[in-house]
Amino acid sequence: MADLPGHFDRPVHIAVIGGTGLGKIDGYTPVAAINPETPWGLPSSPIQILEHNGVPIAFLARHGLHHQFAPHEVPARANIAALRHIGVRTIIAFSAVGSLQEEIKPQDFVVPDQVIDRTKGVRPFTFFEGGVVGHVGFADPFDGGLADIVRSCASHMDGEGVVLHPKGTIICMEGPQFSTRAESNMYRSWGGSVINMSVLPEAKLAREAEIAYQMICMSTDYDCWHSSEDVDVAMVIRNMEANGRNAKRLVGAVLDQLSKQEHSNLVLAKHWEGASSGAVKFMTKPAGRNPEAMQKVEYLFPGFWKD
Ligand SMILES: CSC[C@H]1O[C@H](OP(=O)(O)O)[C@H](O)[C@@H]1O
Ligand SMILES: Nc1ncnc2[nH]cnc12
Repeated sequence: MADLPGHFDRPVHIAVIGGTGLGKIDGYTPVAAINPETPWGLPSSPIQILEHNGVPIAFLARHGLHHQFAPHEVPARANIAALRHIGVRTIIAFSAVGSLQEEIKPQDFVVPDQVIDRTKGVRPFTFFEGGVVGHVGFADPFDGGLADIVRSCASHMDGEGVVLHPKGTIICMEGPQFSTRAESNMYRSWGGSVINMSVLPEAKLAREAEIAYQMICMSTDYDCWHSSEDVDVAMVIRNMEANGRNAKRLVGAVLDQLSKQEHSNLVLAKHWEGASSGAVKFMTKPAGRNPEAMQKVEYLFPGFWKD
């Protein structure tokens, strides 16, 4: 990465965020590595710009190049702000998850459509604070259009009996310790399908930044509710080796779809445009606005405060 240019002069509309065991995606030509300093600090890692059939794609390693950020330490605001700033309007985010359901086997993938928040308030989770208040809708935390595209690529998954489950509820726990058996059973009773430590605040911040966001969950273990071996990191990493191959196949197919002209409005997240301005502009009256907080919002949305 060191010998790549540190700038890229075209907007990059699509990003892939890689998580545990997916610190890079092979098979693409790296053309730049950029490290924008945002009002919320630096992203987890330099953002690699890769070319896919002439289309630039940003790749960001959620836990850093050396997996040095614990889930609660991931600078999610800097990550999302940096991506937004370079032009990203669509994020496909990968995550290693535990399964809460028998039919979601290790090495299966899930395209979640719902989230239950079990983080503990220790992670910064909004761009809108400190003198600028905003409340965006989050009833459906993922982007339905992106989810449909991922589902349509299911046939690209490889392996005996491996399934891409088209929907599911993801529990986002605080971690970094795994759940107790009582918690794991409680999440099952809530209807949870899979569990991780990373979807929040990432998905909330993407919504605030008017970015279309879809997570792809890669099952690495049955969480400890299951009578098989209890989850540990070795188990996660073992299954991630197989999952990495399918992640690469799936991401290639998804990027091929997203590169098509017919999906250009989806990729540009036209349907999320104005979601935040509507939520932010009218809440805090001008007399109560803090100029520093306003400037931070301006980083996300240049020209936001004009008119
Ligand atoms: C090493 S298992 C727990 C760890 O794995 C997942 O990471 P990511 O979502 O970035 O793939 C999970 O969320 C936890 O952070
Ligand atoms: N069982 C589990 N709980 C939380 N996060 C995970 N990531 C992978 N497996 C997990």
